Amino acid sequence: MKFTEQLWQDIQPIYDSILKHGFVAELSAGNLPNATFQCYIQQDALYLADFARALNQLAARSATPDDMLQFTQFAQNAILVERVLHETYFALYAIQPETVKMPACFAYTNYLLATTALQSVAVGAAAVLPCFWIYRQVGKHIYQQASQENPYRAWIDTYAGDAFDQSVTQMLAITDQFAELASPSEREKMRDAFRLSSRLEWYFWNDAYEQNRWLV
Ligand SMILES: Cc1ncc(C[n+]2csc(CCO)c2C)c(N)n1
Repeated sequence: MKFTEQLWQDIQPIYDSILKHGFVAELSAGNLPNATFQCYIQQDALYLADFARALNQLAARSATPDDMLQFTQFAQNAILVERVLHETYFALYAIQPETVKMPACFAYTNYLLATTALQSVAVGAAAVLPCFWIYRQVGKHIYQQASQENPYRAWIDTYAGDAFDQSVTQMLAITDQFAELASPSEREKMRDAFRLSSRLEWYFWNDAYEQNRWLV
């Protein structure tokens, strides 16, 4: 079994919870309240800036030019591809940019920045992988069910599309390569990192859905 297949097995219950979550279910049905989606997009803009930084840290710390190229390309795409999507919705709903991260966004971005700076590149790669992989699986899942009239169609099409599919496949291949070279204890750290980021994906959607705020 490939290492990444094992990673997915580990998070199957988390992934099931994501699919069952009200945010994903309502996004798929097209009846997610607009205010909830707007809040998500605002937070996601903050997330993406740090996600690109995390990928650039992996690029800077890569041992081979090929890995460096991959991570810088992922970082560029995180900004370019997602910016198109965000600009569409920022303009459509006249969304104002937000500057304050909600708890999940704060936890997730700081976790990614710390992990990609301080842990090995292999562990850092495992930490950024759920962002790619879970979105592909969720995108494809929703795509099968969503109608053409779904107001969140641009979001769904981005993540269910071929261009994104290819980048996820590349990210999976890189992670499997790192795992082959890693010691058993480092592979354990990779599994932990993958699981933690997967959890934080659930929390990210949940914060927008619950309009979670800092209580103190
Ligand atoms: C919380 C959160 N997690 C994952 C993504 C998806 N995503 C963000 S950047 C990137 C890589 C290149 O496009 C991907 C797949 C998101 N938007 N928001």
